[in-house]
Amino acid sequence: MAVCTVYTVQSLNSTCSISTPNKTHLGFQQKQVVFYTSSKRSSKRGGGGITCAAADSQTIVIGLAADSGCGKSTFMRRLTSVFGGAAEPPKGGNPDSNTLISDTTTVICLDDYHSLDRTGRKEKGVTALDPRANNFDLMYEQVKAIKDGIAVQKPIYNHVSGLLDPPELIKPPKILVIEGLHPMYDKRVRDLLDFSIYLDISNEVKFAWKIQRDMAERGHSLESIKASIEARKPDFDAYIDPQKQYADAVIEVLPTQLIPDDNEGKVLRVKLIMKEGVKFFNPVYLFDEGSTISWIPCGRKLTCSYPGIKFAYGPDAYFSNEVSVLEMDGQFDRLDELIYVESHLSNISTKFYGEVTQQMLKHADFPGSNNGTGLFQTIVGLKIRDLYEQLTASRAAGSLQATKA
Ligand SMILES: Nc1ncnc2c1ncn2[C@@H]1O[C@H](COP(=O)(O)OP(=O)(O)OP(=O)(O)O)[C@@H](O)[C@H]1O
Ligand SMILES: O=C(CO)[C@H](O)[C@H](O)COP(=O)(O)O
Repeated sequence: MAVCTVYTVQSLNSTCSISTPNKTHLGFQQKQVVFYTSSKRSSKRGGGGITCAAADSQTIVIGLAADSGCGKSTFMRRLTSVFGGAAEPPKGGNPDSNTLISDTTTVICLDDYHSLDRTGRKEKGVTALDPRANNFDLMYEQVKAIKDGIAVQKPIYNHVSGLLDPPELIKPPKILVIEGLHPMYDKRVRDLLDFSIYLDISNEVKFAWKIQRDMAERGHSLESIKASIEARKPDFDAYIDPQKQYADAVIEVLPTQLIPDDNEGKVLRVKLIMKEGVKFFNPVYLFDEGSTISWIPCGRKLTCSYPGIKFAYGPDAYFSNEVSVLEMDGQFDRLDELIYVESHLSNISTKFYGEVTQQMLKHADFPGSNNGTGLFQTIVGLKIRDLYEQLTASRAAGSLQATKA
């Protein structure tokens, strides 16, 4: 016979969950809960319980999608720096953990949801990009739980051994960033995202970066790098690349158009594609919102050596979405002069004049600091801070209203 247990949740406007040995993480938002069990044992005595998190302290979830070696870690370092404080792996945990925790943010790597380890993938003949090598049910359940204020035991994929290690505890942070190959692949996970970013690195540039890192830092041969890129391409095209249609912001990195037939890949043309109509996200603009602008800032106020710098801005369409696109081709000679460019950009969500330039100077040694990749990653970091502040303010206002009612 079913036993009915009634729990009264103390605080209004809380997001709560019941956990039992058999079923976990049932999110609900109400004052009183009727909980049915199939035996006389109540959920509390069975090792479960109720957990509640105040609605105005709910975790905000950001998704960052990109292929491996496309600058996700660099972007994350810029983002956590905007919030202040350094991001570190969980203290006293697995030294091969992929997680980075700072005061405000926790970054989890979605590689941790690989369901097949390196040997398993080899035996089945699938790549890590293939959805069959990943556990989207668990990814959804755990991201939802964290968003609802509930800590989870997240698995760890060990990139050193290629094995799945024992799980680590992830407590709900203010901002959870899920970065990796598939943050927007599964609709259930996608719907949990408060903001999403896709790093779209063209094949030519991806190849140049992979060579730079994997040859110089990891001792791979040119042939093996080429072979790995080729082997991943069909699955990249099928499962990773299509996610960009869902992103609120896309940073697209292309070879320069300033040097005819350039094949060195050192000078880059970078586009920041920003979706219109996203709540709490106002796209950045150059000079005049909604106009089409082309701007060469080189001259008296900005030092430019060959091939110079060119900016462009204007409205466009991207996968049938209305977007604004800001583009920078070329690279800066002197980072301190970036203030001149910054002063012509609007809606950059800075807290003081020159904050973009200050952030760029602070991390001048990060890859991409002299071009549009670093500039746009920094701006997106500031936009995420702004979105976080607006979202939390609106939730707090909502809670206050509900308490008064
Ligand atoms: N903006 C950039 N400009 C030039 N090179 C870059 C840039 N971003 C990244 N790279 C190059 O790509 C390499 C990989 O960058 P990063 O580690 O940030 O990528 P990732 O997506 O986190 O990689 P993985 O998923 O494989 O860990 C860097 O070592 C660097 O060589
Ligand atoms: O695409 C990747 C994302 O980082 C990796 O290749 C994938 O996670 C498998 O890792 P490894 O090559 O270490 O077994």
